[in-house]
Amino acid sequence: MSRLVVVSNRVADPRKTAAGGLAVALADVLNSTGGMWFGWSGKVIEAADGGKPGEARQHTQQAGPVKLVTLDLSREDHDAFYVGYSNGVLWPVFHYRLDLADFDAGYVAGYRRVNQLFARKLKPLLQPDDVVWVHDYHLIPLAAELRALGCGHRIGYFLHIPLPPSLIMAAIPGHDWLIRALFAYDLVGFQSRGDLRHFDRYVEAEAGAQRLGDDGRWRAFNRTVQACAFPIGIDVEEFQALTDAPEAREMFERMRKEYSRRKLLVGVDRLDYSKGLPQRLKAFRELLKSYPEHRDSATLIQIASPSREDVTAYTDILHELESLCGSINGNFGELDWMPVRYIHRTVARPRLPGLYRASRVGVVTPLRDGMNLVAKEFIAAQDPADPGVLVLSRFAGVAEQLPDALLVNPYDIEGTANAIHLALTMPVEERRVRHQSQMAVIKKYDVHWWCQSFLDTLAKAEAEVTGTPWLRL
Ligand SMILES: O=P(O)(O)OC[C@H]1O[C@H](O[C@H]2O[C@H](CO)[C@@H](O)[C@H](O)[C@H]2O)[C@H](O)[C@@H](O)[C@@H]1O
Ligand SMILES: O=c1ccn([C@@H]2O[C@H](COP(=O)(O)OP(=O)(O)O)[C@@H](O)[C@H]2O)c(=O)[nH]1
Repeated sequence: MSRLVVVSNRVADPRKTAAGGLAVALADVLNSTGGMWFGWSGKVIEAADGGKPGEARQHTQQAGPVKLVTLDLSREDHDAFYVGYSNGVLWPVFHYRLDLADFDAGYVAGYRRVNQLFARKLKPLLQPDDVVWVHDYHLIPLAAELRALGCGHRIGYFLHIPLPPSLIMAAIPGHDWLIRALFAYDLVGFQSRGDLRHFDRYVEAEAGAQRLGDDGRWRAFNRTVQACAFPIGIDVEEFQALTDAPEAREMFERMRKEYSRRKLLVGVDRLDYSKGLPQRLKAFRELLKSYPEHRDSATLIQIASPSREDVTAYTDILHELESLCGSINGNFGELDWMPVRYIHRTVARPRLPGLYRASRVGVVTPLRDGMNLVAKEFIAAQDPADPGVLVLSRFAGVAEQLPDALLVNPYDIEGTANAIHLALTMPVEERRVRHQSQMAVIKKYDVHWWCQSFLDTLAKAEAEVTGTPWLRL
């Protein structure tokens, strides 16, 4: 059997828990298959300590069945590649936020440089029949760089974030090279059918690609690539076991006791402008205004785990949130009731199931999201006899799979408040029916299905002998 080599910017020890959907999902996959996980160590070397652009310190360690190989990046590379191009250009544009993009010309050079560095460091570690699976927006050109070094392996790519329509993509200076780079892969996977449609339209209209049959294959730039949707899932069994574990049970009991007179709403997100947190708080404020019966009762626990604090847009949103929470508590709070409990820390994953289960409503209302695993975890943690209700943004990838959630437009503050009211007052019979159908979907399309279906499709994809000049971007 071929060895699986996973490449992603963020690498986590699969024996430990991590915040962020990608790290959680890949740790689950690699723990069961074994193999190698290659990426950034999370460490930055300052110039004064010898950090030089295009160079890296490499570390190798064995973590159970998984070999972890990580690189420390120089400050200059980190700032241009991670902060600059990945999170200052690709993240906002791919989440439809052109207003937040910073198209500094220096960033793209750093992005290319780090992708070349990854390719140079990875190539000598590859065995002939390895299957390489590259993840996410940080590493779009990695296959092209590997091919340029003569790498003929099967290489697949999965984009964890949304792919926007062509006209939004077109705002990125030189956007066409990004899509051309995707043609160096044998298989490209997206989270949703909507993202796949955007890819299809882009390659047809902007790259003159030719569709080959109805299995997602496209021909352009002298290469064939197959593009399909593979919605990522969670490990439902593992999550349910976490829900039954003492830590989650203890959390559940504590929350139930503490909030016995009240109804809990829960939100769990990285503190990211794509997650729609200010809009969510405004919807909660609107709920308290329009439906006074929920005053002194409904309590929103919002966990906002710190993320990308070196990007300005993330510090701006932090201040906005703090001020909204303060004003809601100031205006509506009572001596014995605070409407919002805002926690700006990462909560260890084993503690989340108990919190989800004690909550009557899960509020997952991103303005855009590739998938959103929290929505699936919330469903998996519920008691089927007395389940909570999911209020879900129609703009999260997961909405395609969960039409029985209460779907909302997060920009519509009143509409979202009405949906939360509906969730808080929904009779148990209806809650059970909705929960049952959502549970069936997340069980069927779990993380094992995601991994297996991607890797099976990759194994069958047409792999071409490469190394030709088109690979030079
Ligand atoms: O690594 P960070 O910069 O700290 O950010 C954390 C991760 O966020 C993003 O997650 C995405 O992947 C999830 C799993 O597929 C998906 O459910 C979610 O909708 C996406 O936002 C990002 O794509 C990862 O690269 C980051 O590691
Ligand atoms: O304080 C936190 C916040 C989030 N998470 C986990 O991080 C993941 C977030 O994934 P999601 O797909 O919802 O969004 P992302 O952060 O990847 O954009 C989920 O597994 C959460 O349980 C966590 O363990 N602790």
